[in-house]
Amino acid sequence: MKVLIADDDRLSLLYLQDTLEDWGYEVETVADGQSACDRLQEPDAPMLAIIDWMMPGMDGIDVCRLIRSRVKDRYVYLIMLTSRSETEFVVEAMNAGADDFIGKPFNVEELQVRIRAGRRISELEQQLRLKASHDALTGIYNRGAVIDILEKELVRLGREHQPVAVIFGDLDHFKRTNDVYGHLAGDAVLREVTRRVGGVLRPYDSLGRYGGEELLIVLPACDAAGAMEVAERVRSAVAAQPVQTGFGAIPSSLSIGVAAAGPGQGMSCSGLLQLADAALYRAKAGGRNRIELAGE
Ligand SMILES: Nc1nc2c(ncn2[C@@H]2O[C@H](COP(=O)(O)OP(=O)(O)OP(=O)(O)O)[C@@H](O)[C@H]2O)c(=O)[nH]1
Repeated sequence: MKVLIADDDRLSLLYLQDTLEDWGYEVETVADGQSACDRLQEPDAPMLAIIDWMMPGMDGIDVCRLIRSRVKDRYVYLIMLTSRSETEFVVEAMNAGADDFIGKPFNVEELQVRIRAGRRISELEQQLRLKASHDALTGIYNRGAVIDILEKELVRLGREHQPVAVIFGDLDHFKRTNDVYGHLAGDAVLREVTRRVGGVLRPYDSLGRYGGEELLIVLPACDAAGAMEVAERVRSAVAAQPVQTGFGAIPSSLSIGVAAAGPGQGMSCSGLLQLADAALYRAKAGGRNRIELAGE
């Protein structure tokens, strides 16, 4: 696990670093509050940080406040390090957003158990966030999470003038799959189909389970023509071969609706989804295992 230490006292910082590395932590160090804030806001930042209270410029209290107000997509466990150990200071640090408090000079055993507690809470927090945003059967985003991503991309579209496209995919005759092969076989098909779809997307595309057998893909910086190409890759990856399950080889296909929003259109999330849904309806009506583009 990665831990960030922010301390302007070089000796104290090196001692802490050595101690934590001996315990197996991957340690990053910074010497001031501003650098701690910058690092903790990066997506791959450590989930646990030990912050010295007294630092030049931005102090530990300011770091805690800023991290709590800016970092919303994950939880950073913050331990305040200070020689001020009276109750009023503990209260001030915790009110600013610190999770725990270690007096300076620290007792090594106390430091070890406090970091262990922080690590446990951090890991639980990560597991909870994963469960809240991912579908248990397929492991892809759940409906709420993929819609959140689309909403953020539409906001970005307004700011950066890049198009956004969505692909709605719906498994064909899936009720029949369940009826003929059983519900467990249906589950296996869903898992394999999402695996195949995920395998043909770009790393920055997002795949979510919108409903039972409905998938939603969000394609940032992608116009209608680009989205149609991705949709064809998705369609053929699913239809190319039957899904091998413990209940037999099950032919599967997706009907797909595609819609894109361009800069200046002021397209809402529900508006874009309605367009893609209407296109999907046409793909079903047109014979299934096919793609339709909204507005055509
Ligand atoms: N095995 C399994 N089946 C599911 C799951 N979620 C939804 N379904 C099934 O998906 C089926 C969807 O059926 P319909 O909406 O009638 O659609 P369809 O049979 O795919 O027909 P078309 O969409 O018109 O091609 C239903 O039988 C649901 O029970 C799931 O998690 N696992």
